Amino acid sequence: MLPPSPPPPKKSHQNELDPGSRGFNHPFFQCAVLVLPWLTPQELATISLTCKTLHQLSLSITLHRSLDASRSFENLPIPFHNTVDQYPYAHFIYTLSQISPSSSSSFPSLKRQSWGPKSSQSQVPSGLSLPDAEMGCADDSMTRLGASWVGVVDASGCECERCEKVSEDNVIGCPCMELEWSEGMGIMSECGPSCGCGLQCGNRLSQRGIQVKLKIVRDVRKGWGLYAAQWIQRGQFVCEYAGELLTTKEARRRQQIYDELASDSHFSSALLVVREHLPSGKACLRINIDATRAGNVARFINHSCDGGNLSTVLVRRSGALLPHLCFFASKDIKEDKELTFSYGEIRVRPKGLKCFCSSSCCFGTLPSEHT
Ligand SMILES: C[S@@+](CC[C@H](N)C(=O)[O-])C[C@H]1O[C@@H](n2cnc3c(N)ncnc32)[C@H](O)[C@@H]1O
Repeated sequence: MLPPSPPPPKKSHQNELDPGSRGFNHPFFQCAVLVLPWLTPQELATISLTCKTLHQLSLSITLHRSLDASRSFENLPIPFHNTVDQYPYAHFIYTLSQISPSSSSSFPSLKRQSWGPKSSQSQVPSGLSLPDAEMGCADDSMTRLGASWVGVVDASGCECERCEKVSEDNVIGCPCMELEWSEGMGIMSECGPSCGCGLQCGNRLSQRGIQVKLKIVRDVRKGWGLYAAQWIQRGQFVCEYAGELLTTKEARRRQQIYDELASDSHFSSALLVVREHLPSGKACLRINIDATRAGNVARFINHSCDGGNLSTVLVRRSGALLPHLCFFASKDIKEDKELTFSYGEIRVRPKGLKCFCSSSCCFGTLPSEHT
């Protein structure tokens, strides 16, 4: 987890780099302004001990980071609020959408991303190539996700040429637009790369980024959590679950590491496994999204045993091979309410992590399964 914000430098560490002796315009500090936003919190804390100016620069970066988890990638800033301990923000690579396995292993920005006042906004690719998907899973390992499905607010059809066509049953409308739900999860179709319409098309609800005000609040027992910073209407799109798309082999390998780390520290992982049963009923599409290292604000959504207030929906985009996992409000949500969903119902580890969802039907432990 994160170290606290950098402590003030000790007097004995003040040296010729202090502004008093050389001035803030010294080329060293001009370089520092460019380099510091790339540092991890630990590195920033170490650097800030060296002199007063670097300490001040580090403080300004810490403040900047705590004001917007999305590094200005989203339409609205998503600030961190912490009144329970010393962590001003959580450090991770921000991505707006899924990152395919090929780009996650080769793209250097998955190791570092500039985040601070001088942050450049072009570091993370989203979904550059097709991710691996595995077929086939046992019925008893089915992951149920989300609360009961509700109709989507704001979906207004599509204006692209293809979508003006009259369909087989004589209905004029967008052939891409479809909505159903099964096994506790919504399945929705949107316009996509193969449609002639642009991003403003009414049938691309989940592709225009986060449109509601959110904040990330620290809880003494659950760690960070995602909260509504405004009233959110039932059915409104909240956010996608963005992260690295993994092969099942890699997901299993990482899950083992995460389980070990969680057992003896306050480490939080954000590896989500979604299974969509195909119409045949015999096979299912398994999607592993890991937002632990790289993700978006959805990585802060905590579990609630009562299903919470978010529905999970697999959104298929016309012409795109893999679906995107998105969250929609399953009920009206008041400002300052925590956003939660159910991580599932299977608990293979009775002595797993304690659940603090405080719902009346709380099971006492967080859901877990063999991935
Ligand atoms: C996807 S992360 C959610 C964000 C996380 N709280 C953090 O600080 O980064 C999942 C982790 O959050 C914690 N968590 C989520 N829901 C919880 C709950 N109801 N009770 C206790 N811990 C919870 C667990 O540590 C879990 O492994």
